[in-house]
Amino acid sequence: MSVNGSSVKRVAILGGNGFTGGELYRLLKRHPYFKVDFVSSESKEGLPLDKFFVSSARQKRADGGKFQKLAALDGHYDFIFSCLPTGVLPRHIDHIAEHAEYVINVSGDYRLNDQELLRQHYPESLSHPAQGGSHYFIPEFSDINLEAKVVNLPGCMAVATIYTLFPLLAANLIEPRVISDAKTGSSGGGKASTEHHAERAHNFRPYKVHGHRHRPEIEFALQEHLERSVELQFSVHSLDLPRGILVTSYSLLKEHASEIDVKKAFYGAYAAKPFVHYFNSKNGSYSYPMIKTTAGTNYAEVGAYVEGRNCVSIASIDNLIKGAAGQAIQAANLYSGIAEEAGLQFELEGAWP
Ligand SMILES: NC(=O)C1=CN([C@@H]2O[C@H](COP(=O)(O)OP(=O)(O)OC[C@H]3O[C@@H](n4cnc5c(N)ncnc54)[C@H](OP(=O)(O)O)[C@@H]3O)[C@@H](O)[C@H]2O)C=CC1
Ligand SMILES: CC(=O)N[C@@H](CCC(=O)OP(=O)(O)O)C(=O)O
Repeated sequence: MSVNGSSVKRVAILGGNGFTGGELYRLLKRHPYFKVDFVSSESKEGLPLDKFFVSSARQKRADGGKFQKLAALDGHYDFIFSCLPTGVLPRHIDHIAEHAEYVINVSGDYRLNDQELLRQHYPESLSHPAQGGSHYFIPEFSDINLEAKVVNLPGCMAVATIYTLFPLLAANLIEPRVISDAKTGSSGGGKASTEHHAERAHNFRPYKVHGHRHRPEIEFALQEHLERSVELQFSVHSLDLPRGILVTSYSLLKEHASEIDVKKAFYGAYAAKPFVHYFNSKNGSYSYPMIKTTAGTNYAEVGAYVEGRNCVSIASIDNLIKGAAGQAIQAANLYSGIAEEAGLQFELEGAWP
């Protein structure tokens, strides 16, 4: 089957009833070259997809299929997007991998390769290794590895933090000791989150001051891509809003580094990246990344601000789109050899306020 000379790819979504799976379905419905032929849910089996999802419930004709159980996965798919809870994909990896050209995974399973860290954070990845191999893939910075069956996207707070630090480390502008703090909306915890509205509403609180599994992931990603070791201190906080992540990173410039060097590093890193917007002037109506202008889009906003040797770099993203479903589609686009932006530019960009 082909559209405009490009072959349409068959895709599946596992965990479609969840926040990231539902967002992926919403975005893939509009994708010109990907056709969703299977969506799994263990609790919604048999329900019509287009009546279940808010994003398609208003359309007059339900043209999607029905939820099926994961066990019903059969046939061959160019991409199987896994939006299963952490620890579930590994338990089914052999069954899933035999039906996929590539598994595009948004959970943390298989992201790390350090045995001790896997034991601590992702034990199921240890007990059920991905036979066809796995590859950590940041759409803006990683090379494609066609040999690895499982393509792992970064965690949502991890990728936002990486956007704040990658240019500085690539240009060797900062000392290795860095402090990053992440603020995230409630949808980051998934539909299964047990947090009560009364606990979260009108509140802003730390929820992991130390020990978040994204810290070793960020250090690993920067080491693997840049061969730069970072001593990262990482704390995360909960915001009273449903979508959005804002990460603020604090670093110390090396003696030789200047504000111009920082601006050049960020401009150079992101000028050709369609979904990372770098604020390099104060001409706009606002000069700092913020959640309101990225929530609902696949854009990351990034900024870097220098005072003396102190560098503050900031990134904001929508955790469900650029932090999960959107970056997963970017990866599939790149693996398909089609435009990275395919299916990801939304008609209502830039709504304000
Ligand atoms: N939320 C976010 O912002 C981000 C989340 N992630 C990661 O992506 C993954 C999914 O997150 P999210 O969508 O928020 O999670 P949700 O809890 O919202 O969704 C998980 C989905 O998996 C299904 N599921 C649950 N248990 C099983 C099981 N044992 N077997 C098969 N299916 C199961 C659930 O529905 P049903 O029971 O009907 O099958 C649900 O559809 C997680 O690993 C998360 O850490 C990554 C980036 C961002
Ligand atoms: C608010 C909230 O709970 N966020 C999740 C991060 C979501 C995510 O990115 O998890 P993965 O690492 O599995 O991809 C957390 O802090 O664990």
